[in-house]
Amino acid sequence: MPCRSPRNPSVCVRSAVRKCALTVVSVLVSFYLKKELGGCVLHGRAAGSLHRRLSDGGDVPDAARGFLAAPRGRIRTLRSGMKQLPSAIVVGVKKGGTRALLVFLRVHPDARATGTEPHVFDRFYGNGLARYRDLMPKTLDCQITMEKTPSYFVTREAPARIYSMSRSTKLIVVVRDPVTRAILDYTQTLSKKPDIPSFENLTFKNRTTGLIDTSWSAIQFGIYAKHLDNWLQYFPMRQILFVSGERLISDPAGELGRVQDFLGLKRIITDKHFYFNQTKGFPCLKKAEGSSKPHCLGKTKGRTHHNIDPEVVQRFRDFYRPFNIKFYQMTGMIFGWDD
Ligand SMILES: Nc1ncnc2c1ncn2[C@@H]1O[C@H](COP(=O)(O)OS(=O)(=O)O)[C@@H](OP(=O)(O)O)[C@H]1O
Repeated sequence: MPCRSPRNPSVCVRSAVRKCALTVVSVLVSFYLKKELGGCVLHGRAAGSLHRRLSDGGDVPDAARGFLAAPRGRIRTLRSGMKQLPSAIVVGVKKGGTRALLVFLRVHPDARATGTEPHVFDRFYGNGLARYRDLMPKTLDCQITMEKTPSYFVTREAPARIYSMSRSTKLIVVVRDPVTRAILDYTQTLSKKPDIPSFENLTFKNRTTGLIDTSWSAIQFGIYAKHLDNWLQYFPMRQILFVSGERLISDPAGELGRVQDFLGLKRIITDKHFYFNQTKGFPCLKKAEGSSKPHCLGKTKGRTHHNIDPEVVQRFRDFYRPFNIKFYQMTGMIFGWDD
């Protein structure tokens, strides 16, 4: 920048030194905040204005000043965080791709989630919310706490229980073609109990008439419209995000973009984070959370499907069609399962 007072060069030198010092302070403050906040993203405007004010010769903003002046104990809490009840829950569906969603989302510095499924709103409700909170990872004020338990979506009591914990809980449902979902569900059960009857035997009450046994849980779980109805008694549609399990495989970054928007997170996870692993047959992360190595989901995710008689599959499709159409109407989204 040219010197505006050539007759008094010391003014120019002072101004240049001041600018330089402010830039250094600005860099140090943002480095310090990032380190202390454990990776919280200073969202666009806040970060931008801090940098601008400092490099324009302004003061350090109150929040940053307050933070810098915080006593050691407070800083320690800020750094390690506190356990909080989740503000967002992946409530379903079983075999929809819920693990993939959570593993991908955990790449985001402002999202923290439990590794295992807590099952509090279906199996362990009696243990109370304090125990539930204990299961959560520590989070900072700027981070959201999450968990996933896909069986909640089909649990009658789950919506009322989650509502009574917090009516503002954000809900995410990863849905997948109910026919594929049922086959994956069966494949998983078969891997644990090889003696169960064949898929075809479990599907039909009467194979000759083609009457489907709707009491079989693998079939029940896929009637999404019915289960959604139960959630809508407590939560408005705007509080529920439906993620396409199919698109989570074909375009993970696209679905993760929608999820980040829904959760109010900055869009940090993009297609740069993924690659398609030919051997696995699924998208994987170029770098896992807290690691620099590529990461695919484990062996139990992305199994080879059990082969089902195409006639049975067709009968299944016919059975689900009206329920799928109802579900498309309720969500205002067409998932394309009946094409
Ligand atoms: N990236 C990636 N890697 C591996 N697997 C993927 C991925 N994205 C979606 N999927 C599909 O997710 C299916 C498992 O879904 P869930 O995690 O919801 O299963 S569970 O309900 O928690 O058991 C899983 O099916 P299974 O292999 O039968 O478990 C996959 O079909």
